[in-house]
Amino acid sequence: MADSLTFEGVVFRYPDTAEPALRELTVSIPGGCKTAVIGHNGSGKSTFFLHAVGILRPQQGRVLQAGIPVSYAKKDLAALRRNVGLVLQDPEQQLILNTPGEDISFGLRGMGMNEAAIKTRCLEMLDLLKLEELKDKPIHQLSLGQKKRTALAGVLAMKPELLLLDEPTSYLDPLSEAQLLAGLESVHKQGTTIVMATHDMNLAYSWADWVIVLDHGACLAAGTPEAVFSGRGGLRALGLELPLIADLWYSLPARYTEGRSVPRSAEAFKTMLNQLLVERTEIPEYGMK
Ligand SMILES: Nc1ncnc2c1ncn2[C@@H]1O[C@H](COP(=O)(O)OP(=O)(O)OP(=O)(O)O)[C@@H](O)[C@H]1O
Repeated sequence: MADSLTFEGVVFRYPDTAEPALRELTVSIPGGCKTAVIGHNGSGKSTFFLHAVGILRPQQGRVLQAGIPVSYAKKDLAALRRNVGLVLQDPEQQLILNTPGEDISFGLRGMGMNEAAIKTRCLEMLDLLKLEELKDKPIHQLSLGQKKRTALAGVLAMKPELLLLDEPTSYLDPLSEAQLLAGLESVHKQGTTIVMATHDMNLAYSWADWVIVLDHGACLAAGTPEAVFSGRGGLRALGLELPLIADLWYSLPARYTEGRSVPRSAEAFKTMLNQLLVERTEIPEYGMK
């Protein structure tokens, strides 16, 4: 599938800073994929997202959305932001109205949608992100996970082709994270390209089809999770941990793992381990559950 977003040699330096936040960043987001953007604090993930929605503009280089260079004219930017939705790390910065129902409807009203269509779309989003019962609850009374899902619902309501999420699971407990990921899975199945910046290497490894590693505003590596996480030393040198499953896999003697693909989930890891033990010990089944 064609690239959904392309950065060509983008340079950006914030005012009064010595170092550029993006240094000739060249990178592509494959259309239809789930891409994880990883990198240490300050590596440029948020700055990358702010360029993708035209809030920041390259000082050198260019950004293309679906193969077309971004135009910074006001009406073109409005169209870009309908196609590319950004969910900020802190939902407090994104939620402006009093309740989830009002907040989700707000953007749609701005698009000029009629009230009946707004109601239908709003109900669809509340259902998708399991927010129906919270529709009329004051936002300040919601938990962080509920606020994050509300902010996501508000962006998804615009039906963007490309969805950018800045650390959507940070500070969420496992249940809230699972609810958010389930919502994202439905959206991805409907054809939305999703990009997630995350510090959670286990999530990046199990969730993404494509991984981009940023370091000091440049792209250090891009590829499948198996390829990106196969180099143990390289990521550690950047201060990034290997995902637990990959770490365990690579800690097995090479004679056991060679010729096999690295498992991506705990289930796949257990299945592989069982196969290995059956082959190596000739016992019928190790019985790992
Ligand atoms: N508003 C700003 N003014 C000046 N410098 C900034 C501003 N925002 C970010 N920076 C700098 O730009 C660089 C990239 O920051 P950015 O927020 O894009 O990184 P990040 O990878 O998203 O970090 P984190 O993982 O901590 O969220 C950092 O050196 C940061 O200090």
